[in-house]
Amino acid sequence: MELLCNAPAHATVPDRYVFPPEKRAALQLNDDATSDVTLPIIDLHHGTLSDNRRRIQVAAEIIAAGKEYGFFQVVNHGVGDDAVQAFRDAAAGFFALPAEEKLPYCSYDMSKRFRLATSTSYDRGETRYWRDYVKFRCYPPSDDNVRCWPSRPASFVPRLVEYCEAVHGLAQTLLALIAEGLGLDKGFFAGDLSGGDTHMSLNYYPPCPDPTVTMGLLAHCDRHLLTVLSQADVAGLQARHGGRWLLVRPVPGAFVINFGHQMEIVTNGVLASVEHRAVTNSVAVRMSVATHVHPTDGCLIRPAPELVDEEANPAKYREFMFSEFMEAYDAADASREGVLEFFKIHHD
Ligand SMILES: O=C(O)CCC(=O)C(=O)O
Ligand SMILES: [Fe+2]
Repeated sequence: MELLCNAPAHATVPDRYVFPPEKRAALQLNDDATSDVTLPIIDLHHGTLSDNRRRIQVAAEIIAAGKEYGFFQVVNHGVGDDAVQAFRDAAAGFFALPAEEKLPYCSYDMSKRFRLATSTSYDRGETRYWRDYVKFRCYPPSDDNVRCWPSRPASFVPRLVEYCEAVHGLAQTLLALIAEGLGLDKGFFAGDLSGGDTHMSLNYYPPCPDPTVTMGLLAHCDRHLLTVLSQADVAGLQARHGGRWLLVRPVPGAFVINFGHQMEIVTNGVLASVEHRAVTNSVAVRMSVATHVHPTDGCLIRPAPELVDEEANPAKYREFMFSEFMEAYDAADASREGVLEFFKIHHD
């Protein structure tokens, strides 16, 4: 497998990474076209959310940001900068291992529990994305999950366990706030809806000699419930907003939060799953750490009855099992409308 992280610095962009002009990102990193819109940055006031007024205020901010953008950043979230940096260093150390040490993990077989690959999930001989990635189950640290994790670098597993424990706590805090903000029971998301194994994507984008002709990651919506993403200080993530692409500007110490399809369906469309993508840059390695909170495979997904009104606001989606959604997502090639179509109820 031809991994970008194994190659010496690239002087030119090989043809197989060059997108036709209509598929390139019109909005590049340095464009200032979006400076009038900045995604909300929400202070989670870590440790003081037992104060009722404050908690209700934060929950309202999250719902407002979620409805308007489907993307926001959180600061003062309780996950220590040290834990984030230590895991990011360990993950960077994995990509930096000699090629032969990484070889056993290279695979496009999606049933593999820890796999390293390049471009997208499928290698169909199409134009390649300027990205290597690792995908695996990162939480809980069950025997089945731990046995698939790499032993090198030696810091990888201990730092991963610390990071995921902390991020799991943050995700549950966010889900309780979202539930409260929507007028649902605080524990609404706590059971099967967020109880599947948490998945992680480590996305590695090396500097690219010509960012105008390449793409880092294709436009997509996340398929699960909630994503907690660390992009550190290198920009590249863009979110769709009202027909435009917004750059998600790096904020020191912040996590970027967005909703997956399951959140959109369970909230009957109130909190939408928004398309996003990544562009490349010519200067710095960019690594994003995406933690994806999943329902259990057997979880029954349906719009929350509290958010449905037969007359005024009928259910937009039918009931289904989460595993059914995972299959449909692959079949629809990650296209937002394509996959939702399988589950929509048409009222006319
Ligand atoms: O690299 C990024 O910032 C985006 C990653 C992403 O969207 C994903 O892993 O689902
Ligand atoms: Fe994503």
